[in-house]
Amino acid sequence: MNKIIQVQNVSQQFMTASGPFLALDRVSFDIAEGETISLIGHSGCGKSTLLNLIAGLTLPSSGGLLCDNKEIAGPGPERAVVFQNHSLLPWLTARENVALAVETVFKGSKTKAEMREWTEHNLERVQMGHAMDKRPDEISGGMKQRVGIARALAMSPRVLLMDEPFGALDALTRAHLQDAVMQIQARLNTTLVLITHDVDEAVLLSDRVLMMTNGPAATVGEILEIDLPRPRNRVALADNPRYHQLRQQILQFLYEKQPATA
Ligand SMILES: Nc1ncnc2c1ncn2[C@@H]1O[C@H](COP(=O)(O)OP(=O)(O)OP(=O)(O)O)[C@@H](O)[C@H]1O
Repeated sequence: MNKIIQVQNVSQQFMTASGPFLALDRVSFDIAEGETISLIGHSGCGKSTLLNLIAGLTLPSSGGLLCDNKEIAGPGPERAVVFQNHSLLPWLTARENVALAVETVFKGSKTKAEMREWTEHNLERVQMGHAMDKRPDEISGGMKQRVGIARALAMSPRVLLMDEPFGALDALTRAHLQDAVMQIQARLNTTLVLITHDVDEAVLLSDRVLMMTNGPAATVGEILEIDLPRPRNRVALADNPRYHQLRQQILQFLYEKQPATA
């Protein structure tokens, strides 16, 4: 197994007005190349803190993180992030938003025509080919989220980090995008790390679910292996007893072993 990400004894402390606050306490786990991992846990347990550390947006108070055996000392194009609120530049069209990321990564290695084609290809991958020239205020929330995903995919990251990427979407759009991400992941063998509050989403998408204990001083409580064959089909899974067992194990962790404190 090629370990693409290694999280080694990572703690994260924040300075707050009322003193130091230990958000994460000695978190350790590895992620294999091509694996899909979900982080699940109650609100405020430290999921985004952990994702930001893998993204290199923040550095740990102690411990270390490696990507491909090299220390994560900042953000890098091999680790793209999709945020819940899509974070598109409002004055640029969908095409321009994606093109900006493409230029950052491929300027010098692709020609202008190739970069344009690659931008369009990635928008088409998420079914946004028809609305490439619209600005964020002219498209729906689900469409904005798709542009955010296209932008991340266009960077050809080895690791795609997603902070509740489907959280704000209606159920149909959410299902559609989950399927699209699963298909793209299977084709490109991208490593996916996904924060979710949705137990069904965690089981459907993941190879392993990392269940986090409540904070402060949160850590990985249990790791659940999702041994359901791929490709996975949400309709077929509804009749699969193993699917319901796995779902139940996550619910037990969240509501019996680690009930919400707030
Ligand atoms: N920059 C910061 N300064 C102080 N405290 C912080 C900071 N960032 C996060 N925290 C605290 O660390 C804890 C973990 O926050 P984090 O956002 O990682 O949780 P989360 O699991 O992603 O929550 P949610 O599911 O609600 O998004 C929380 O108690 C939060 O208040």
